[in-house]
Amino acid sequence: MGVNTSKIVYTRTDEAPALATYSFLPLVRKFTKAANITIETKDISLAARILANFPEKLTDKQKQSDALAELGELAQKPEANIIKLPNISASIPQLKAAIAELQLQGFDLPNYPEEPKNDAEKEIKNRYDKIKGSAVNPVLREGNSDRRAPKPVKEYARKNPHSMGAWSSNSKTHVATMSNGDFRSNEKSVTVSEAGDIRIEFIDNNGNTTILKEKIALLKGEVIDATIMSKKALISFLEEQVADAKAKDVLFSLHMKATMMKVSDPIIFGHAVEVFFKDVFEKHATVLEEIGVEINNGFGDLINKLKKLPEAKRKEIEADIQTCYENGPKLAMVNSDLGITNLHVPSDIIIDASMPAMIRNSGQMWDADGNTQDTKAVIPDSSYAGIYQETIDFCKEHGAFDPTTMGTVPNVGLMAQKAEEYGSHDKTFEIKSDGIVRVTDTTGNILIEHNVEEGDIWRMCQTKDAPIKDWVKLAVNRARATNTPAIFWLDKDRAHDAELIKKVNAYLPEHDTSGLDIRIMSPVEATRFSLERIKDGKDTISVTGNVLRDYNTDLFPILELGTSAKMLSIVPLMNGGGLFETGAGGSAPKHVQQFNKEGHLRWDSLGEFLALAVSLEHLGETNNNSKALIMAEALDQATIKFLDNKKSPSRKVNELDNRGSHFYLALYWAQALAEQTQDADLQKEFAEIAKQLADDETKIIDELNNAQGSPVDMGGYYWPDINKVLKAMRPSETLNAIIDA
Ligand SMILES: NC(=O)C1=CN([C@@H]2O[C@H](COP(=O)(O)OP(=O)(O)OC[C@H]3O[C@@H](n4cnc5c(N)ncnc54)[C@H](OP(=O)(O)O)[C@@H]3O)[C@@H](O)[C@H]2O)C=CC1
Ligand SMILES: O=C(O)CCC(=O)C(=O)O
Ligand SMILES: [Mg+2]
Repeated sequence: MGVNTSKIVYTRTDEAPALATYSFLPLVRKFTKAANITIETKDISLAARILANFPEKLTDKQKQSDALAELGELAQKPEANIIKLPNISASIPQLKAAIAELQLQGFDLPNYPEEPKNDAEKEIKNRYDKIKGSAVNPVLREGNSDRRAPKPVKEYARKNPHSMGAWSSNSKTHVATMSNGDFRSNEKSVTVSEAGDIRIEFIDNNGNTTILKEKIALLKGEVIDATIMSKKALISFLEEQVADAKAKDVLFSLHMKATMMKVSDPIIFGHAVEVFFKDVFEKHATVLEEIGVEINNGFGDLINKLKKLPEAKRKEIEADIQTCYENGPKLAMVNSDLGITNLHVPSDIIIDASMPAMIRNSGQMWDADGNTQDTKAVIPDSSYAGIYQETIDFCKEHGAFDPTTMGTVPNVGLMAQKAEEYGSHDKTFEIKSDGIVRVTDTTGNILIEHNVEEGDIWRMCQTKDAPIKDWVKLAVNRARATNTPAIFWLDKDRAHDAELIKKVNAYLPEHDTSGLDIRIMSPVEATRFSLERIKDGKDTISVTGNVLRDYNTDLFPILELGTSAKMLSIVPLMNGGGLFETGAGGSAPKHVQQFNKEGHLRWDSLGEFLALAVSLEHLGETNNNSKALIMAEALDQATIKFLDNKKSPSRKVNELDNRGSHFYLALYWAQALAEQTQDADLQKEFAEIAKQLADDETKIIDELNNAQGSPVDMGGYYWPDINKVLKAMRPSETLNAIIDA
């Protein structure tokens, strides 16, 4: 196809990856310019997205274009070549902090109206709610997901194993999940045979109908599913678990995805906070209501708002909180030094990262004194919780995994076109009173119906047929390319999965699967099967829906490689373009704290290196740009050398950090280009650069390391001062002179 553009779009995001970009991008530009490639940046940071959505009162200079919308359009075009770094999926506390920071910097933005009082405030809240949570990924991910540990990365991990906490068969750690009344138990699903519109309505017990959502357009063959989380069942489950954690003397911890599942999971989180601190909420209900405590934002919201109270009242409530702590089970901590509990902020415990971190750490989390303890991991909905219990059971039986010998579990994940839970945000409702929720078509046919009670969470998902077809194809391609068994993690006893199984069975025969081992297993069976193989050094592709894509691509990398930052993460866009994500993890807020405090950035940009190489390769192939292909190949060689020579950032101050690691990548990349013989121009240009970089290695590393050791002021967290950040991230004059020449 004649796509004639030589452009890569590189995203600017938040926190640690955004800092790293300021150091890395000048190098990338220097190199890619030699292959006639331009790098365009698009700012999709939380702050930029806020500014883009509230232009009214901003000066022309302050205004931001809607980069996310622009990228969303690009992602649907064949020429798309986008490198996407992780960004903040903001919880409400993060959103509010970002707004406050921007206001302080002189941007005239409205406050987030937690409880809108009129139409104008409702409109503001709606606009902010579109920015909150996982708002970027579903827009850009116009393709399914292919995440894996590339061979050199896996080899490196085998030779240089990360620490793994030992497991004891006596560990009391376990997962607690609901056996009834949850999303899994109540799920109903249908595949529609023709395109058409549907609507969602609520009928209360007096027969009054409210339309929850007027018009949802479905395509032929689309799978819909709807389900409820019963408030009553949830609360009694949580009460039992609090009591049981106390009885078993284990830490109580909750693991959710309140950022990605931004409507349903904060509500569940809120119930957990309220159950844990039940006595406080019952005794002080009126006061807490008056000071506007929003429990879905976590216990931290209550703590902050207590400051509004007169001292005597505040002290009384604080004493009652203390009593709750004393009478209840011990609560797992996110940061015991700062007294931040697992129930403080919903974005602090993101299940995909928090559960594997616990499993890697002997199944333990931290208590208030900073000691590690066995833990009850509460994961209310049982749809996917079983995979963690299975992994825990496996570790209890066999001990911790051994990174020097274990196999790998790559993932092929269904996510295109807002598949499954990704697309549920505008179809999730907290039910106001008892009644019935119905999904009907235009002729009034009832497709799905649930009896509901006040406070239940009703949620509907859509999964289009074309992405499912594409996902099956991707799975077969990966199985073929690597000659590895591929398991579809689908549960025949779950309504939605049963529909998908029919489609998988229908589409598999469209491919040549001869000689391949492709199976369908329930998530729990698939976990066991994959773990048995991984222990024996064997690889198994997990082919999963969207949520398990998220969970598995942190779980397995964290066990295998120590972090999901080292994953190759490709999204072959359905219209032919490429979206190349960097790693499979997040924006590592801890890393920014360390950088602010002591000028050391431990972010590992390996994911960026891997993404850039595949992006260049894609560009080379689609644009017939042979220089880009040479660049890609040389970059891969540089990455291997980078790993062999152990130039990844250290975690400790005054040792090589992110910036120094970029220097080494540039050196090895230039050397690889100087050594190749396919392109004389590139060889000549980069031989010179390689020589300069090598000659000045000691001086540059000294300049970079000397910049560490003292606090760094970036003039902002969400919207830092570019000049300050550039100064902090490019402290070597010698390196800058070579790169900027
Ligand atoms: N694709 C995306 O856009 C994603 C965005 N997010 C967002 O990121 C934020 C933080 O999420 P969280 O779940 O804490 O996940 P993170 O991946 O940011 O953090 C978990 C831990 O993983 C380690 N880690 C992650 N990336 C790197 C890296 N490149 N180099 C070295 N270590 C790394 C760090 O461990 P250690 O402290 O031991 O060094 C870090 O503290 C949230 O706002 C979340 O919504 C999350 C996932 C994906
Ligand atoms: O979109 C998000 O909020 C997080 C995504 C994520 O964790 C992932 O894709 O692995
Ligand atoms: Mg994830």
